[in-house]
Amino acid sequence: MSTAAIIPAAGLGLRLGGENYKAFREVGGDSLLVHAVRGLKAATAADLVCFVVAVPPGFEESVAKELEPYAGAARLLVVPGGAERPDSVRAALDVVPTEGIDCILVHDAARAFVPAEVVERVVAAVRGGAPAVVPAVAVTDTIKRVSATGEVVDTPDRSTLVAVQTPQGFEPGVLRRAHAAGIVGATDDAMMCERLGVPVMTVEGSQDAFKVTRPQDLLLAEALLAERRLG
Ligand SMILES: Nc1ccn([C@@H]2O[C@H](COP(=O)(O)OP(=O)(O)OP(=O)(O)O)[C@@H](O)[C@H]2O)c(=O)n1
Ligand SMILES: C[C@](O)(CO)[C@H](O)COP(=O)(O)O
Repeated sequence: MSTAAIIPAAGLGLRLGGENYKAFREVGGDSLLVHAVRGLKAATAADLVCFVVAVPPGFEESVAKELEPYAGAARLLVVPGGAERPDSVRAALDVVPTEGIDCILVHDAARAFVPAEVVERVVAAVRGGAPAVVPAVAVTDTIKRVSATGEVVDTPDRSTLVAVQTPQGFEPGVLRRAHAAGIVGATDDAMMCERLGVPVMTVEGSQDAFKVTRPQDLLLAEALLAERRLG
């Protein structure tokens, strides 16, 4: 059996700023999207046979051309994304083949530097029988819940908290069910599964899988890439 990867890459990048869509912003001479595809592809144990990329509407053809060399033998499909991240994931999910796939990964283009071993851990956990899997890292800030007026409500025990990343991995039927359920307000795909009562398992993530969100993240990305290129 094989893995399919959905890459939501249709976001505006408002928090990052700048004049281009975030997934098209370059680090070390390549777009975040190219880095993300290469990162997934490097995880050979993931056995990727299909990439479906959701892009800002109108960029389907140009992105397909740009990504073709990186997809290798895997099938590459590029679809127009939607208004919100879940809409983009759903648009991509609609064209993922229904036969011969035992794991679907959903991976933010914005988490362009995820190490191969994280991808492999996620796939292995899905293949091992977990219906939904997320990479996670410990949080280093103290996290507080606050009211609408900004007053602190409480402080959850930090040892019970993790920050979750992508790729998130799913048994295909579970991901399809989650996206068909009409759940609103989910900030990741695992949260949709949780709402259905599906158990979600964590595996070890990586600081390198940070999400390029704000301008300083681009500096971090350049530094990380320079370090990797030095070997
Ligand atoms: N309508 C959307 C919104 C987001 N994404 C993708 O989902 C991932 C995570 O989203 P985020 O980092 O929030 O990206 P943006 O929505 O672009 O950021 P911002 O909220 O700052 O505009 C990114 O790869 C982004 O391209 C998407 O495909 N379609
Ligand atoms: C999916 C995600 O990357 C997991 O941490 C995150 O929830 C995406 O959030 P965003 O606000 O859409 O960037």
